Amino acid sequence: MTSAPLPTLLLVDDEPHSLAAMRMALEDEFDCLEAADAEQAMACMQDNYVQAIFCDQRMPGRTGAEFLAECRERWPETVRIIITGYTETSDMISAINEAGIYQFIPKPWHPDQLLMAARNAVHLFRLSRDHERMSLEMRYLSSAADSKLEKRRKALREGLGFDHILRAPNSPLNAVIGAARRHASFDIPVLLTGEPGVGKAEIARAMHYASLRSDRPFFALNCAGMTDEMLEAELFGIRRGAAAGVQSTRIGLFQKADRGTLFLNGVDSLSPRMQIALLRVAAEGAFAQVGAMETQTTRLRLICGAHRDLKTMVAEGAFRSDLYFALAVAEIAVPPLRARPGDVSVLAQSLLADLSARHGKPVRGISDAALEFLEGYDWPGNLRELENEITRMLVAAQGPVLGPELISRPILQAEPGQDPDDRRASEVMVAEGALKDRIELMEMRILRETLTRLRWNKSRAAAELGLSRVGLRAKLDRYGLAPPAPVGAEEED
Ligand SMILES: Nc1ncnc2c1ncn2[C@@H]1O[C@H](COP(=O)(O)OP(=O)(O)OP(=O)(O)O)[C@@H](O)[C@H]1O
Repeated sequence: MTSAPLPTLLLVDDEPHSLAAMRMALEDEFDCLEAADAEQAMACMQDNYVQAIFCDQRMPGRTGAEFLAECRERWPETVRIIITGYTETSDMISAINEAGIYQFIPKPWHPDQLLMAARNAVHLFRLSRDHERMSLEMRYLSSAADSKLEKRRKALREGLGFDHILRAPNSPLNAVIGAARRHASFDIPVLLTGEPGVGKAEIARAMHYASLRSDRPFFALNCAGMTDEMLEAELFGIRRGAAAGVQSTRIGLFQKADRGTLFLNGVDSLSPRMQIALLRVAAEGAFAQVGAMETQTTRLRLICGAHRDLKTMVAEGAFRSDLYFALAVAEIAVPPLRARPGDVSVLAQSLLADLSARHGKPVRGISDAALEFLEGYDWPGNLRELENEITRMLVAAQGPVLGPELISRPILQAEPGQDPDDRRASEVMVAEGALKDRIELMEMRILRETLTRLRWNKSRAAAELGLSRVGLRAKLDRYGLAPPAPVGAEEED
């Protein structure tokens, strides 16, 4: 078994019997090196890892204090102890000052006194080494933590910033993003309007990360469908016991987002009571927790979202005009997906890549024919509906490329390039025009949807539609319907 090495001491004295006495007192617990003068002692220091020095003051050549002063320069962590029979105060004071002496031991010393001094000195040596190591580690750790934090912030800024909002190069969204960028760094409330799922939350988040508040938190809440009680608890926070089942006080988003940004979506669905509460926050930054008497303040930035036109609601008396003006210092309208069909392909392919990775189902992409159908649809549910459709297609896909046969029926039945208001079968029913024209439009859509879904297998399509193959071909010719190129694997004729 190997035991830990003993701590090393250097004993310096010109009198051999003093050196022997010191060694006797210390050698059980310490590894003792000896030197008869400052020169020998210096050589010893150079060759060994010494933790404490016991040095006589009066020696031929350099004095103990002079030697220890040099040691202080070169090996500052080594603990220095001086032993002297001379009690001149001026000597001692200059020794302590110049050599940074840890302890002064007068002659004659007692062996226990020397042992105690040696133990303390080694303990001090270890403490100061640990301290040095820890402060180095702390310095390293804090700079590593700082750089980690900075990297994370940068990733957030880049990952959640405006560049993350996908769109085609000439998308109408470019102007919207431009306006949002310009307003981002002005600490003013902004109102984002647009249908559900158009990307308002995405834009609000990008505005936060492009603002001076980017180091502070961003929170988002959709008020639509929440009762006043739920909203109050969520936004103001709630005191313990203020409502049944509230076991502990919870802070709300107004407090959590202090000095950060809160995106409050669906403000058009706020009740009159909640409108008053929000006005107080928007105007004074003041609110009170549910169940609390005292008012709290917050310095959050409000970005609000609305599906309906708030100005119309103000005119109808359904929304407070003072709140509208408090929230809409700047107003940015986000267009629906049907107004930017060029974005559909970019979004669909990016969604597919994400979904394919998330669900572990590798696919290469979406065929041009499928993209044409997707671009032609009006997407009333905007990005959420697009994501659902791509998910469905991915789940059903059997090959590496997602073709139009995977698209769901309402989308296949829509007429690409047609007035969006007239795309859906139900809209054909209520549209105006001659009965024959409307029936033919329906017929054409049903034919195209069936053939696309059956990958242009005309035998199967004719069978499903109760037509002869000749009858089907005649109808295809009449409507000018043809398979997209390249044709599907199952196409015949
Ligand atoms: N341009 C875009 N690029 C990438 N993803 C987008 C884009 N726009 C929206 N999304 C995604 O679409 C989904 C819906 O967007 P978001 O929640 O921002 O819409 P919203 O307008 O705030 O909807 P709602 O008003 O219904 O809450 C989110 O998953 C969002 O990440």
